[in-house]
Amino acid sequence: MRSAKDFFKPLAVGAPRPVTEVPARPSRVIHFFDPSNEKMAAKIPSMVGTVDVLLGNLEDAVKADKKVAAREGLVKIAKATDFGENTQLWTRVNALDSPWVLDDLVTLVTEIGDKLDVIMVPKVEGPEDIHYVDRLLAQLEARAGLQRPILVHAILETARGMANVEEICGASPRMQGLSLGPADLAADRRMKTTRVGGGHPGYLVRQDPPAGVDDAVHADRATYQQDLWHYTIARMVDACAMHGILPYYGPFGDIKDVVACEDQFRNAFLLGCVGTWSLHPVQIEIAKRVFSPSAEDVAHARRVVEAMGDGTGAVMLDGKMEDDASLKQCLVIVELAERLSRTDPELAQLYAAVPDGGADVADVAVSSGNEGSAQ
Ligand SMILES: CC(C)(COP(=O)(O)OP(=O)(O)OC[C@H]1O[C@@H](n2cnc3c(N)ncnc32)[C@H](O)[C@@H]1OP(=O)(O)O)[C@@H](O)C(=O)NCCC(=O)NCCSC(=O)C[C@](C)(O)C(=O)O
Ligand SMILES: [Mg+2]
Repeated sequence: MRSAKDFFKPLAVGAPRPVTEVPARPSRVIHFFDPSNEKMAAKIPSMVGTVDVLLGNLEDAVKADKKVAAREGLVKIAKATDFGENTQLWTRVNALDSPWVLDDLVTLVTEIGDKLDVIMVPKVEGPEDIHYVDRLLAQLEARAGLQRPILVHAILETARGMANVEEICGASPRMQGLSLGPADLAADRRMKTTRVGGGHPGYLVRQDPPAGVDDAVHADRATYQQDLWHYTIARMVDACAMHGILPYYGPFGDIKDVVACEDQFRNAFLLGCVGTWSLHPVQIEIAKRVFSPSAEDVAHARRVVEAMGDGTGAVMLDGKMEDDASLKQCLVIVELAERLSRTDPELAQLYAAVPDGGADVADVAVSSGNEGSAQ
């Protein structure tokens, strides 16, 4: 067991000190590209500034005979590209049991470690996988003379990884976040789906037959498709919140179904995720829209903050009770809007245009206790 005092010491002589907080940079959209695909790679420099994260993918979706080309392609792109202040560079390396991952890590940290913000590790099964990567990265960072640590993001793609999710999140100060890997996870769990994320028409609940109807089989009864990923995402969100790291949805493979993609992203956003992946350019705007709070929600949250004054007690606003806890939810929205405004001028303009929350005195009534809190 590591002592708490040791947790923030570098794991190799000369490696940079671990971070104590995940840097607060927007990561609503993590855009995947295959660096071995020349057409795709050529587009990457012009995408800087249009997405929060550009991720050079080396793992699944890159053909086995293109693994080296993808690694070298990513090095070339990273060296030639200025990613600016607002776009991070991440990579997804090959799985820890694959023949490629050691060279992925050694090459990338040595060659472009100063440009890489986060390394995504697929198929993480437990804290031991993170410990392995943690020490190796420290050695490579020391050798490369890096001044800041590269962070680690784990993908949950196995039942064992899910069962160990809290330990994975707390395994290292390098942990930046978690994403859902719905395709591998479904296979590992023996779920009977064949898709990459999203729902399934067979996973549903059916309305009861109307009262007094004897023939339930032929009665007209509505069905409602359910979210296959609710439990998994909710567990991920709690594990991340507990350890101060960030949860993300993951891939939505039905590129043409932009409506269902938006729904799946929004479910994840509402449950607490901070971002998602885009696999195709068409998903970028969807992700940015969904993971930025709406102008209406920001306006409402500001009104509640204003109405709650010192933040204690309870008030009535538009017929609804607001108190310390609803204020905290509103502060999540307001703080997110403020953070996004600092790097996204369009959002800054949008949020500046909405009312600043001046709660109408007629709308606000002190319903209990602290009179000062309503003013
Ligand atoms: C789906 C594919 C094959 C359709 O690619 P396409 O070329 O057939 O599509 P298109 O509609 O014809 O493309 C239009 C244009 O956009 C370009 N384009 C297309 N995609 C991109 C992109 N990402 N970035 C930049 N440019 C892109 C493409 O090159 C083309 O350019 P053009 O107009 O000049 O001809 C392609 O989009 C693609 O390969 N996307 C990335 C797939 C990927 O990374 N998959 C792995 C992540 S999901 C996963 O691993 C699961 C997980 C977590 O492990 C688990 O659940 O277990
Ligand atoms: Mg996978």
